[in-house]
Amino acid sequence: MWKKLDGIWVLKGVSLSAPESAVTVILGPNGAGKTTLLRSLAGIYRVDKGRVLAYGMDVASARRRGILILSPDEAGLYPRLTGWEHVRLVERIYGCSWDGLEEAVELLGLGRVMGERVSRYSRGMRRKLQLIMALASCARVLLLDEPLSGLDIVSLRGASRLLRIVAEREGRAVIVTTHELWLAERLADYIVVLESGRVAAEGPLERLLREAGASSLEEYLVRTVYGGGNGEA
Ligand SMILES: Nc1ncnc2c1ncn2[C@@H]1O[C@H](COP(=O)(O)OP(=O)(O)OP(=O)(O)O)[C@@H](O)[C@H]1O
Repeated sequence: MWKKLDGIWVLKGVSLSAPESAVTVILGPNGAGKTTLLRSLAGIYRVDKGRVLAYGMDVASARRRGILILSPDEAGLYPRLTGWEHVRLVERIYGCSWDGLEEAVELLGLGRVMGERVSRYSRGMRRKLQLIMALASCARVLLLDEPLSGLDIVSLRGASRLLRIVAEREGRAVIVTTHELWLAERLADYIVVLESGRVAAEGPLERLLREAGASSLEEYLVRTVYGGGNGEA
């Protein structure tokens, strides 16, 4: 797919498929096009060239039907409502009741504050609630734009477990952008590295590392992408 913003090509022939029951992690330097890619995959941006489909249908209509959700962009929070009230709102909008809700709240350590108004939440708590709201939509395709930024280490572990559960047990397609490399290492079934609007590398983590002779994702990225001298890293 190709996408222009303000007359500049931001996505230049990106092609990818994200399978069900798997976590696809999108990595890349600041400005590489990750958010633009997620917004295009969600049908919020109309691509200028190419097609984006979810279950054979145009992604914008898949999003309207609740098959696909982009978070956190779509998940506006209301300061006067509690965490639980936000979840009930999502359940009403999407017409579903998610079995994994209690477990998610526990894994993210939000239990104590779910009954409180969101105006009293810290940034990390708001992030976690937005993640829970995305999952509570029951969407089959989850597009999560840096859902884990600003989370403490215990929450990060819980969130990564949660996303693995959602992919493996519930069979959903999870597509995540993150700058947290250790998290990507433990989370990803498949990695896509974006650089200047192009896919610089993709594949299962082990294969990427093996082919580059790297012992960690950080080493791999520094060597292959971030060390490329584009001045954006
Ligand atoms: N609304 C916009 N109008 C014009 N250019 C934009 C717009 N949004 C983003 N861009 C440009 O598109 C490029 C990709 O931005 P994008 O936000 O997709 O990157 P990113 O990989 O998500 O970055 P980060 O890691 O910093 O979040 C950047 O060069 C950015 O300046």
